[in-house]
Amino acid sequence: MVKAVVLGAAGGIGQPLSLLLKNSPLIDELSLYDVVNSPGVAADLSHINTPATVTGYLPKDDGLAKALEGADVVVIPAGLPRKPGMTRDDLFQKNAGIVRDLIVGIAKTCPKAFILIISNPVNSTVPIAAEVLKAHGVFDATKLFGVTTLDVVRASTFTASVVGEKDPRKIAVPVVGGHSGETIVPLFSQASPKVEIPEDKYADLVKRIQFGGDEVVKAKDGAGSATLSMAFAGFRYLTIVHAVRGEKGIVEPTFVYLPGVAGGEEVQKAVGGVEFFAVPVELGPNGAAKATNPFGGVTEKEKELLAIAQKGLQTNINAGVEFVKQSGPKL
Ligand SMILES: NC(=O)C1=CN([C@@H]2O[C@H](COP(=O)(O)OP(=O)(O)OC[C@H]3O[C@@H](n4cnc5c(N)ncnc54)[C@H](O)[C@@H]3O)[C@@H](O)[C@H]2O)C=CC1
Ligand SMILES: O=C([O-])CC(=O)C(=O)O
Repeated sequence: MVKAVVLGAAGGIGQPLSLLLKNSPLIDELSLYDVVNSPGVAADLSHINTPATVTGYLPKDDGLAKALEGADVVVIPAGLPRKPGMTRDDLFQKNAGIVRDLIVGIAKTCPKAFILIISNPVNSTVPIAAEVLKAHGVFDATKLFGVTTLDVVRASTFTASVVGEKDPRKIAVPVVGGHSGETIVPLFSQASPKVEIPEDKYADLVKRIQFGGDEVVKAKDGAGSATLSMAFAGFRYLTIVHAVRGEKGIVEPTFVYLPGVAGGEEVQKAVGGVEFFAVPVELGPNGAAKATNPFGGVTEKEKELLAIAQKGLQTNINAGVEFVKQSGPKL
């Protein structure tokens, strides 16, 4: 039996992601929580004739604890999305507190669950989650993930269009670092199959992958950021459930706390000591089984991108850690 919980289930990402989960044979029980409309979304989805049961909860009557009771996997797309002109860091003020409070609920109710964080800024919300879990004495780095899969999905799509591959799914480009602007680093040198990016297209392609989110924010013109592609990517990352169910050989880039994952220390050394970093991670029934070191054959250009990413990431991580320190009794 696998119980999945979506926190922020009534939102732009939460609704289509919940739909995909309701349609998945991997999930037996689906629990939806939001500050608005989650019972409505649950009632709607419950009419779909797939086996997963669906229940919706609001904050009243201890709804968060009830939603989380017995959870195996908790995915969090709760919080504000960007509007044109905003950076992901501009969301920190609102989303840091939202993520902190939801993680407190997880720490108290289902501390052994896998936690997948989508809420931005991911570079800070994941360190916030780690600090809250540490404060409650239940932190397990092998079960906490920042979802960076949308960067991987975009890298595949945009690279395919540059190299003329009609089916983007055939191109896998590892994307490492963080999840905002220059902290996002595509490693074309490690692509599978091998790809040749023409010299005159390289810089634009990197930029498009790094700032793909802005493309959507601009096109939506005030109506939010990526939701459907994020729901697709979030569901893809929920292949973690395949690993939970015992399937072997699953490796996906994801943002993890390196010192707590096997192989992480070697990666940490390679990235200038930064503690949180997205690298391809081997997933197993207990979560992150091994962080792989993808830097063996990187090019000089990729080294430059990695150096820039490390700096930005460290600042974002520090902001998250500091926020929790200042939170005091709210924990
Ligand atoms: N990691 C990634 O690659 C991506 C992350 N995002 C981020 O995902 C987040 C959600 O985006 P959207 O779904 O478009 O926003 P949205 O505004 O459509 O939905 C957010 C939902 O969160 C709910 N919410 C707010 N406070 C809550 C709380 N305390 N507890 C539970 N639910 C709460 C809202 O009621 C709303 O239903 C944003 O922070 C956005 O920046 C978006 C795209 C990609
Ligand atoms: O751009 C945003 O704000 C949403 C996001 O993280 C993405 O689309 O990658």
